[in-house]
Formats: sequence, structure tokens, C-alpha cells
Amino acid sequence: MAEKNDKYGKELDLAVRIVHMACSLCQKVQQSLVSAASGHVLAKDDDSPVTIADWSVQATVSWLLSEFLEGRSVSIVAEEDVQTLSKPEAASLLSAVVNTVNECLAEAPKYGLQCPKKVLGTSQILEAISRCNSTGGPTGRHWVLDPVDGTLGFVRGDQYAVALGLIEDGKLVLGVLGCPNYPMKKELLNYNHQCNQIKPTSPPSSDIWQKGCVMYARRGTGQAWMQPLIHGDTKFEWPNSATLLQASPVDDPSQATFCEPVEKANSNHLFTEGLASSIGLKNRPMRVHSMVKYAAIARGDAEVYIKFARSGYKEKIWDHAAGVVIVEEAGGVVTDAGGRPLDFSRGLYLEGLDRGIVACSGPILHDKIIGAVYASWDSSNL
Ligand SMILES: Nc1ncnc2c1ncn2[C@@H]1O[C@H](COP(=O)(O)OS(=O)(=O)O)[C@@H](OP(=O)(O)O)[C@H]1O
Ligand SMILES: [Mg+2]
Ligand SMILES: [Mg+2]
Ligand SMILES: [Mg+2]
Repeated sequence: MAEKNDKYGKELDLAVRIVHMACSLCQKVQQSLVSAASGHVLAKDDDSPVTIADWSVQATVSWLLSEFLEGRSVSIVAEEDVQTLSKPEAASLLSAVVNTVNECLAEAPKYGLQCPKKVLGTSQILEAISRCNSTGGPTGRHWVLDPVDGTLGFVRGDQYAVALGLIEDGKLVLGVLGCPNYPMKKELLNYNHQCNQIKPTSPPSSDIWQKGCVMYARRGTGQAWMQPLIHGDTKFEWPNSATLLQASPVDDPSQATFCEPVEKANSNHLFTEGLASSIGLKNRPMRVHSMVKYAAIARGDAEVYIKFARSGYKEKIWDHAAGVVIVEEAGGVVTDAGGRPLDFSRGLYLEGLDRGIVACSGPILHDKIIGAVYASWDSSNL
């Protein structure tokens, strides 16, 4: 864990504890969603799903950051808002969120944090969610939160992540990525060859599935770390143990494993297929929901992550912030398709992104992949 006196050490220490708590919250909600025939899964205006977990994590993280940092002035850029939750017909949903948040905060002492003196009321929870309405920008400190990244994976009982990053003066300074269904050891996963998604080797109820991990890194340290996920209902002593992450040394593109989004609608699978065949790639793609793709690169389970959204889609900073700093500190390189670093200083979106995102486990491989992207792009646009 970070030294207390180091820059951002206090913030990182707090963020890691908060992400552990959020992961525990998500695990409980996911279990109830998967076991119930129908759960609280709603569709947003863009048809993407949102659940009790998305709002509950946002409220919990917001409350904890405000409580332990600069109070209400803490700036948080996050995905969810309270529009749907505040509607009269959403009363039962809102009360489920209120209960979920209070249950989670009551566990804070297990993570070495103080819980609220009184149970939080509905208005406090709505306020905590809506307080995360910062738009970021080039100056000042902004926390960047994706409460549940890969909500589709979450509702399918599959992979998802809790992602918390910090930007200062437009630069990423730290990232924490909680991956509740991504086991500490790659050997505990196998590939489901039908759909190429990461699946556990055992059913979701097993210990293996429950053993997720939390990764974190501070900019400029050259180190990224991983802790086993802590479960709220088990006995443990904080601090948690951590192991150093190392991205893969493979620099031959034909030997690489590619990661990409599961949904064709979120990334151009045909382009990556063409790219893969142009470089003689042997391995099947690892199609996995959420920022677990960045986690896979950071810890050497895969070498390349490519996301080329349809033209006109603007990538949001919370879908990348935590993952990018962790990959880079583990030895990887993340840029757009033109080889330029991602720009987190321009508000909610990665403005000026050239085509899409290319994350690789090291600089030599990255150069080669960018070259191959250029060649494939030219030939696919002839
Ligand atoms: N049309 C479109 N194109 C590209 N990206 C989109 C699109 N719609 C949504 N999103 C964002 O993708 C986030 C999930 O990315 P994934 O890589 O997990 O996608 S996938 O589920 O594996 O297909 C997802 O994050 P969450 O909403 O946090 O799940 C979205 O922010
Ligand atoms: Mg997301
Ligand atoms: Mg999300
Ligand atoms: Mg979403």
C-alpha cells in the first residue's frame, strides 16, 4: 500500500478501501439479480441498462469521498443521475437503493473507515448521487467514477468493474479498479469457446467466482498493485496484502491475445478481425465486458485491448480513467489509433480521439499494433 507521505498516498488509500466496499455491495446485488427471475433492471434513454447497484455505488462512493476529503466541495464526475430515481413510480427502487447504501456503509469499520453516525435518509442519498455532476476539465482535482462499468455484464451475472480515478489539472494521477468476478489467478478462468467470453471454471456460487480483485496505481510510480477482494461478511484485518502487477513481455503481435467489448454495437469486431488476420494472430479474442479488459492487460493475461466505437460515439472519461493509469504503470501503453495519449482534460468526453482506443502491454508491441491499424484502416477504406 502507498506510503502515507507520498503524493496522493492518502487519496489512494481511501479510494482502495472505498472500491473494496463498493465491490462487496455489487456482489450482493448481483447475487440477488441473478437468483431472482426479475430484478430492478431499467433501461436508460440510450437503452443501456442501469440497476440498484449503479446508483447505490455512486451514492456510497460520493458520501465516503465527501466525508473523508474536502466535504461537499469534492468534485466528482460520474455516470449516473437521479432523474429516474426521483420519479414517483420509482419509490420502491429508491427505497432499495437507500437500504443497499446503508447496509454497505454500516460495514465501513471493517475497512478501517467510520460509518455514518445515523442511517442516511432518502434525501441525503439522492443528494450524494446528484452531487457527482462535475464536468471535470483542465484545472483542479476531479474524481472520475464509473459505479458499475459493464452493467450489461453485471446483469448477465458476468464480468463488470467498479472504476475510480483521480485527475489533477487535466492529468490522470491515480486509478483503482475493482473486478469482483475476475479471479486473482488467470488459471481459474477458462474461455467459453462459443462466445469467447471470460467465464469462471466453476459456477457463480463457488468460492472461485467470488474471489475477485482490486487493482490500483499512482501515476509516475512505475508500479501497479493487486489485492484480493475482501468480503464484507468475512473476518479480516486491514491492510490487505498486495502483489505487484506486470504487463506481458510478449512483443510479437502474432503471439498476442486481443481483448475487445462483447457487444458488436460497442466496438467494430469486423475491423479487429481483419487486423488480427493481417498480423497472423493465433489466439482467439478475449471478449469481456467492462474495464476488466484493462485489468487483463495490466496483469499479463492479454496483450492488446482495442475499442473502436461506431463513428459519432464519444468515449466517456469514466470508461477509461482508472484502467489507463493502471495499464501504464504496469508497463503498458494506451493511446488513440493515431498513437496519441488519451486526453482527460476536456470534460466528460475523450475529445479529439482518433478513431478508437489501443491499449498494449508494452511500447514495442504498441508501435507494431499502431502500424498494423494504419495498414488495415487504409486497406479497409480502399
Ligand atoms: N454505442 C456504444 N459504443 C461504444 N461504447 C458504448 C456504447 N454504448 C455504451 N457504451 C459504453 O461502453 C461501456 C461498456 O463497454 P464494454 O467494453 O464493457 O462493452 S461490452 O459490454 O463488452 O460490449 C458502457 O459502460 P457502462 O454504461 O458503465 O456499462 C458504456 O459507457
Ligand atoms: Mg462504463
Ligand atoms: Mg457504468
Ligand atoms: Mg451505463
